[in-house]
Amino acid sequence: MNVQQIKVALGERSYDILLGAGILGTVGTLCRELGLNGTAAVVSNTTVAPLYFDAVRAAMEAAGYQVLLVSLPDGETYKNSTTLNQIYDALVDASLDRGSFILALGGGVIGDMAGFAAASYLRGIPFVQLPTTLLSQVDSSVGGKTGINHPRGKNLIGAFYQPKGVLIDVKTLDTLPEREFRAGLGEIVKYGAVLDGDFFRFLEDNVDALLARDKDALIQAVARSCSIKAKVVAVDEREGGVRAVLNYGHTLGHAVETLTGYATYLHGEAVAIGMVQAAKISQHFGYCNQTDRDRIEALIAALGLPAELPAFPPERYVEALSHDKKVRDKGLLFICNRGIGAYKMERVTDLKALLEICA
Ligand SMILES: NC(=O)c1ccc[n+]([C@@H]2O[C@H](COP(=O)([O-])OP(=O)(O)OC[C@H]3O[C@@H](n4cnc5c(N)ncnc54)[C@H](O)[C@@H]3O)[C@@H](O)[C@H]2O)c1
Ligand SMILES: O=C(O)C(=O)C[C@@H](O)[C@H](O)[C@H](O)COP(=O)(O)O
Ligand SMILES: [Zn+2]
Repeated sequence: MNVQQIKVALGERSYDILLGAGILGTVGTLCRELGLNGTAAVVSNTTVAPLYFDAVRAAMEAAGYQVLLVSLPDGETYKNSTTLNQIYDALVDASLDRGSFILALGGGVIGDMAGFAAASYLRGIPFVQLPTTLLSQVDSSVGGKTGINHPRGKNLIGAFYQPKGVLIDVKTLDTLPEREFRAGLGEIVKYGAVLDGDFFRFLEDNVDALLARDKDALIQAVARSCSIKAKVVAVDEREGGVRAVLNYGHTLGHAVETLTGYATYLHGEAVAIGMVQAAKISQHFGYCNQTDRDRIEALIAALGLPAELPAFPPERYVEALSHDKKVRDKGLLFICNRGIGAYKMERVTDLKALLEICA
């Protein structure tokens, strides 16, 4: 079995990302290697559990674990305190103690919520990420951002809490719906646009292979994305500085998600819209030229992702933007692309003027 290993170097909180095709069945031995004991609570949802819980349960039981399934309703609209409470209730009902641990089996919604439950249940129990969407494999399962949405803002409640390990089985992507797959490609574009120009070129050259889910192209894209993210997280775990670059496209993207009630756009689609607008804004500030901006727009279009900001009165956008976690007294830290493959952070005080650039 070919398994790549990518380290997230965080001192005593370091962990490995294991990446391969058909490796989900190794989760039991992985948990033993990680020194995890007690009951495993598998947090999943009503879509993913029927597909992959049996395989996870079999692997865990073969390694001698007791397994509990916590199956949640599916969707971004359920990434809230009510659903989080369902996890707590299930853990309390089963009298899980501090020797137990959580396996997050699903996409980013499950990973973020299960991770936050792990961070807070009994003041913290270990968890392992088993991401099953492209987006969660290249982004959300790595780096320890966990949490839930608030009606007025995305991910406003949460914690930095690192998993003990991340097991990425790209074979699970075989069952992922097309729209979800493309949304995951949106976050992959982000890494190329602001952190790695060669990777951006690779993506441009491999659009067809990626959309066809060619395993080689896919594994290369996932591995490169995870390596880039792991490096950023290793130098700035809690987003005191450089980690904010991973928010490229997210400032307006999160505003779009909030204004549409988390129900219209997938996260990766909203980020795609945010990146197209960010490229426009970057050009306005003089950080990139028309060619760079065109390349970003063209790649996003080739991947079948949206680009247009949905129409809401500017005051609604300004209100949503005012809750962005990158806002301080001196304004909103806006992430621009500097050419392709580099970034520039710009402090913006006039949010209305920012929106006028997008008009
Ligand atoms: N923590 C972070 O660093 C981070 C990074 C990026 C995004 N996020 C968060 O991640 C969330 C988006 O994650 P997502 O795009 O994975 O969405 P998601 O978790 O909603 O999953 C997308 C859909 O695919 C289904 N699904 C999952 N795996 C499947 C599979 N293998 N086969 C068939 N269906 C499958 C899910 O049930 C769901 O319907 C957002 O809430 C976003 O804020 C967090
Ligand atoms: O890991 C990070 O840091 C990111 O910003 C990754 C983003 O893709 C992700 O959507 C994250 O959840 C956004 O975080 P937030 O702090 O802006 O809510
Ligand atoms: Zn994101």
